[in-house]
Amino acid sequence: MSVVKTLGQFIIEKQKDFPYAKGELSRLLRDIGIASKIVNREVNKAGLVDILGEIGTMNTHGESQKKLDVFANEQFISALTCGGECCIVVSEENDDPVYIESEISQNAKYIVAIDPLDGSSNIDVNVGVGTIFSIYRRKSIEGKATIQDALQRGVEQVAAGYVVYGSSAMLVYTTGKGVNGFTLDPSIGEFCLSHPDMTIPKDGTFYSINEGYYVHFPDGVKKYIKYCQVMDKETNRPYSSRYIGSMVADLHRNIIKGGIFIYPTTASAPRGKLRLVYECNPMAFIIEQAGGRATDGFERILEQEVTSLHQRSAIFLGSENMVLKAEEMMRDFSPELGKLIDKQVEPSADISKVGNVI
Ligand SMILES: O=P(O)(O)OC[C@H]1O[C@](O)(COP(=O)(O)O)[C@@H](O)[C@@H]1O
Ligand SMILES: [Mg+2]
Ligand SMILES: [Mg+2]
Repeated sequence: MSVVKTLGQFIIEKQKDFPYAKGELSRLLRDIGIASKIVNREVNKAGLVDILGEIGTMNTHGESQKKLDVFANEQFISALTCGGECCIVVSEENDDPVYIESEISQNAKYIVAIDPLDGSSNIDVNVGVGTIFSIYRRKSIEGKATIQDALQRGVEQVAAGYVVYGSSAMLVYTTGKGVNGFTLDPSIGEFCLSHPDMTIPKDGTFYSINEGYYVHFPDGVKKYIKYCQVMDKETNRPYSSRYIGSMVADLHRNIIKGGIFIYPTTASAPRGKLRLVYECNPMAFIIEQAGGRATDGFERILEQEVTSLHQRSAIFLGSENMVLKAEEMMRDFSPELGKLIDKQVEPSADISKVGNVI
């Protein structure tokens, strides 16, 4: 008889890794698991119910919001509100932090940063999308949580994960002690441990980048792409190009098979496109925990200073040796960008904003 271990059972079992744990983080992870099952259900029947298409509003980045973006955002915020373990939600879909001030969350000490639906442009064409989440502990438990609690460097994360809504739904997470993956068994409605101790191969054969923007890429990235395409038996080149356009799905493949994902600075996105707090940091934490590497082409993603909730970063992450090679090209052919990144100070967060209170 095969033994099934559910996400809930696994989380409780792992609580013993943290001797002073009181179960709050476990409950928070459970809440995220519940919301993702609801989102998965809606993604699965998206074509049947009126949930495809755009809603007619823009998010904080000027991107038009899809109905499923908004639905997923509401589900996660509502699950985190009902669970009582989260005091602030930072979401791609909300300009300001969402403060949760319900009765049961009075002593909540966790901040959740979330990209409720990643790969939005793929929703209407039935291609894999995902959710990315990142969890921080409040800096101080005195008084109310503030925006400063949400502006922590990636190295401060206590947990991070993603859910990929693909041919099956999978939830992958880390609490800093390795990476584990769970596949949703629809017959029992539970995420079950299917990928214990996930590790990313040191070398891979996939490179994932939107090559359509080639002319806008820095020279270091152009050189690396050419390197990927050259024939070399020893390194298994040429590599295969795979780009879905959903970071979650692209990275999930690369973790399992080995590969590199790059979203560099471009002429139209001079600071990169992806958001540091709820896209780059959680993915960097997971990749590092799986034995890979994550940088902005020069420096570690997890050590970047966070000065605003929606700041962007260039990102190079995946199999260690592939990322090292790409960094070498950046140093050799785009050294000016390394210096530029050092000086890239985002406008500091406006701490006078109160955000939305729930
Ligand atoms: O179309 P582009 O510029 O290649 O961008 C694709 C990237 O943008 C994203 O869709 C951004 O995420 P959202 O859909 O959450 O805004 C990533 O998932 C993906 O890797
Ligand atoms: Mg995203
Ligand atoms: Mg999104």
